[in-house]
Amino acid sequence: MKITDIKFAMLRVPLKTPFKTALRTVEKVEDVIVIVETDTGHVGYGEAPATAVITGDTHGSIIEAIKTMIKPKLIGEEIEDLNRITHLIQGSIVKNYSAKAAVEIAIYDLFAQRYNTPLYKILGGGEPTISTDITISVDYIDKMVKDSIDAVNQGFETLKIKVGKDIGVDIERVKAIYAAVEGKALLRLDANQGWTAKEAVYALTKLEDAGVRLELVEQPVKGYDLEGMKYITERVHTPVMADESTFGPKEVIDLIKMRAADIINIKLMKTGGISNAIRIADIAETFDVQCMIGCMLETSISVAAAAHLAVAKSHVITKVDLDGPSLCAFDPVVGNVKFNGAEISIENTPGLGIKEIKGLEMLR
Ligand SMILES: C[C@H](N)C(=O)N[C@@H](CCC(=O)O)C(=O)O
Ligand SMILES: [Mg+2]
Repeated sequence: MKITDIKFAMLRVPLKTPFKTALRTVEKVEDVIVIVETDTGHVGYGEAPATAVITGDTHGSIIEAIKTMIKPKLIGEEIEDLNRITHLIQGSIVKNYSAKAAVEIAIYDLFAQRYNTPLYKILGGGEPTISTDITISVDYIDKMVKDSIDAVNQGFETLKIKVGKDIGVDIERVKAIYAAVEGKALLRLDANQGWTAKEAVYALTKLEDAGVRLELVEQPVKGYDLEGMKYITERVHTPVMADESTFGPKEVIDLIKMRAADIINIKLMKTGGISNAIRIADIAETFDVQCMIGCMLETSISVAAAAHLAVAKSHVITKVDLDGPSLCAFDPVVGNVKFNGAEISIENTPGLGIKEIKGLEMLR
């Protein structure tokens, strides 16, 4: 099965409600879709969001990186040579992780189709049902409490509460939500780099002293501030998770050795795709560190790939934040991964199992 062409499209899907973090507010998913064609007629799909505030990637940079740097290296390559292809992708250009991720996802889709097997089985198998959290956007306290109660009523047992705006209000936000859903849902916080290290220790200590039990706190300080992450990890009981602080395997090794966090958030858009995500999961397993699998604002194309990986690595990827499709107003994909509230289940069809993507706007 030879790669013959790589095409591009845009996919735009409105969100049910604006997504608000310490870094940005977004009203729709607008992602680049990558379509890898082969001489056998098999097609592989990938997706990349332009999360410029986290990865530095824009729609233009994603498309240009693939068109001018990645695609020329891949035309004519045999899909069976998976490791050679992922090596070519990773070596084609520095950074540009979302572009690399989109192409790798499509390549893994084709590789699994080549062997007529669902992707998770090619990656090592597992129980094809996982449970995701849902994000509660940072907002007025009453709105966040209402959103949290609604999410619990929809069957979500873990809520990812966005904070990182104003430290005093953040403490009140979390206390109010905890009081409303205590015993019904587990709370994880994501400050998206919005606090200083001292603020984080202050807020988490206040919450711990008030009896608020948190599963974890994600990326309390700036991504580059590993000393700050370590400072917090050493001083609070709540486990600290690195998101923006770690992209690739080397950064994960450095962070683990430094003991700057307890948990790693693996996202395909930070690792540059599945090959490095596997490496990170294996490194974490070696060091006995747990991982979360996360996503950006992505639909059920790239999130399906993350779900396949999470199933195959469930012994080390013990936490799931794959709520992108649940945040979308509708699912544009007819495929083999079903996103049904908190439950994500994978059917027994080859590859990512994508049969149709509705509303694709093809690019020239
Ligand atoms: C969507 C997911 N739950 C999430 O919060 N992802 C990111 C932020 C993504 C974005 O800003 O597009 C995270 O920080 O974990
Ligand atoms: Mg995060």
